[in-house]
Amino acid sequence: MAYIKEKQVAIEAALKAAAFCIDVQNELIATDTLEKGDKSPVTIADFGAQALVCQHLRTVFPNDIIVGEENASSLQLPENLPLLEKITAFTQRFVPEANNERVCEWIDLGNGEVNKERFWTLDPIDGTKGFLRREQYAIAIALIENGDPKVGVLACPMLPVDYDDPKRGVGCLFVAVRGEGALMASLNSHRLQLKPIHLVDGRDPKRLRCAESIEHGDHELQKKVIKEAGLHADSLKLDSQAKYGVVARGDAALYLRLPSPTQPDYREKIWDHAAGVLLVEEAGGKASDMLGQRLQFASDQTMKHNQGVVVSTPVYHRAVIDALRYFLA
Ligand SMILES: Nc1ncnc2c1ncn2[C@@H]1O[C@H](COP(=O)(O)O)[C@@H](OP(=O)(O)O)[C@H]1O
Ligand SMILES: [Mg+2]
Ligand SMILES: [Mg+2]
Ligand SMILES: [Mg+2]
Repeated sequence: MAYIKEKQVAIEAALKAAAFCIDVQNELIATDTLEKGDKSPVTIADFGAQALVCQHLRTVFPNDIIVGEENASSLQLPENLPLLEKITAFTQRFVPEANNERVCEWIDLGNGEVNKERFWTLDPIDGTKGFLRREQYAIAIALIENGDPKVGVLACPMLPVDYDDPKRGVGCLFVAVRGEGALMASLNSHRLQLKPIHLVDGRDPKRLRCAESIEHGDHELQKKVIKEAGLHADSLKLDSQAKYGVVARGDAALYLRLPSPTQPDYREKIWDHAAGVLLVEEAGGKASDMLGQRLQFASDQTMKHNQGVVVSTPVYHRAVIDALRYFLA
């Protein structure tokens, strides 16, 4: 077994951040949200979850670089002091020594640079819009070495453990280490029991479906590609990297994300994919961009050499790349 300590620490950090997000969500009000430069929302939970994860990783791996989505610059503006104070108050429930200054410092531990050797990438809340709608979101942590995700952890507090059995409740933890398979645990049991998960096996036609984003993508083209690739069941529409989780555990056969026609030049961010890609690959699947090219995690935080993502079983992956070649020709 490899990366034992990294895996353990990433799981602890993700669980702490998930508990934090659940607390904030239960008490959240609309003014606990800011708008970022790109018009996307960020909540006190995004900031607090980044603070907690970075603080936790840094305690155990003081020399490791962290590339996180958020930074504390807006929180240091005087008009945002009430927001910072709320973040600190919630954070103190998990780390008693938190104060305003430390919380900003911990958030900014995530301002490291992508490099070719080793770094962590963190999305403290992936699917902030889903979080605000009380639907799907994920805390996503990945360790990247030499451009390759080696450890990936996704905590999905709102994801049904089993779509077909609501009694099993919501809340899932996904864990993968390169070469060691993909695992999932329910967040509902007292003891975390990680069990192997696998891709869809084709025996259940209703699961031969695609998982798509609610907010992003080219839904028109995706529809045509999905059909051409031979997937006829209705898509699952859900926010965040929970989509990687449902593909890895066989609730869907494909995750397709094509550039939106309104933002054709958008490039994906490493923290939106690194953990999920490892999870699906370790479950036996394939991940690439829309042209079938390898996803690159070590050039920049923006994946400037890739466009879109195609994540699936080897057979459907091939079929989707072929269908895309046909439609894009
Ligand atoms: N035009 C765009 N195309 C694709 N993804 C985008 C986008 N604008 C923002 N995003 C990313 O989409 C992520 C959410 O994915 P999804 O739609 O699958 O839930 C966001 O993550 P955050 O919520 O962490 O900001 C954000 O990084
Ligand atoms: Mg965001
Ligand atoms: Mg994200
Ligand atoms: Mg985010």
